[in-house]
Amino acid sequence: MTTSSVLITGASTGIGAVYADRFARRGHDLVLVARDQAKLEALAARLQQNYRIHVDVLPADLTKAGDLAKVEKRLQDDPRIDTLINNAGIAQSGGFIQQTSSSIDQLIALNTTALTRLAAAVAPRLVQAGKGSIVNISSVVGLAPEFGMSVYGATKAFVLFLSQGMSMELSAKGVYVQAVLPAGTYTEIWQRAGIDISDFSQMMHVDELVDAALVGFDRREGVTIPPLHKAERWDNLDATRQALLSDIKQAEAAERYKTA
Ligand SMILES: NC(=O)C1=CN([C@@H]2O[C@H](COP(=O)(O)OP(=O)(O)OC[C@H]3O[C@@H](n4cnc5c(N)ncnc54)[C@H](OP(=O)(O)O)[C@@H]3O)[C@@H](O)[C@H]2O)C=CC1
Ligand SMILES: N[C@@H](C=O)C(=O)O
Repeated sequence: MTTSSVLITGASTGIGAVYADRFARRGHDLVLVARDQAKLEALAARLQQNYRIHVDVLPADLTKAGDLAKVEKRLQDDPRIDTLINNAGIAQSGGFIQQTSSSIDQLIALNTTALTRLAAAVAPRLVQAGKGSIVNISSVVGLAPEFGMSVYGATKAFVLFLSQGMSMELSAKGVYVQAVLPAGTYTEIWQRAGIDISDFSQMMHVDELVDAALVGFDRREGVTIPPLHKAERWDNLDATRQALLSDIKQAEAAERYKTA
């Protein structure tokens, strides 16, 4: 019987590296994807030593077409991969008018295009098998234009919407889709984005974040928000969203928009 394998993007550090440890601890073989091959190799060596699993390192810059295609092909062709952790991502520094063509391209290429392409690469094979899991890492920022990270937050809102849509389309076919929405978590993302967190309020430690996200994963929760302490807030928001849809009467403009 082949050991099930988990492909994790952004596995060289932060949230992805903790996911790698946790799935290794659960006995899964791993395919680790990121740009930093040395870090991936070191993590692979540690995990193989500590746990009786096999780890493949697949170096890739997911903003580059050839590398993205390489990872897509692995997801399409490797029957052992039954879980995709779509984690790789970057944050933004500065406001909307400080963004450049390059920063916008990088944010969208990694946080939305690559994530979507990889999900689309693996989903048909998982549907064929009637089982499998796709975890997309969104963010609370995707719910919060107030945070002033409009492009980054938009990429994370995209991930949430995509995950909900994928779940509606795929769950009946045996494929579990989870959106995970962390809030501020201690990783390198902040320093990489040039964001000074020295006056930020306390954030979550990365192990706690991933362990909480895995509780949601094990419960097959569709949207997992580890820092949200009142779960009913999300339930109410989603119910209100659905109620809004039921009030859409597309054939006629609402009274408030009618000219005299
Ligand atoms: N930390 C936080 O506060 C929060 C994080 N998130 C999300 O969690 C996810 C993980 O972020 P986090 O662990 O915090 O960040 P880190 O910066 O610690 O890790 C990001 C990972 O993504 C990889 N990565 C970056 N650019 C590329 C690229 N072009 N191609 C392939 N891999 C790349 C990095 O590896 P390498 O450099 O080796 O390529 C690294 O492994 C992201 O999607 C982020 O948006 C969501 C909410 C809060
Ligand atoms: N990555 C963080 C912001 O930069 C977040 O999503 O909270």
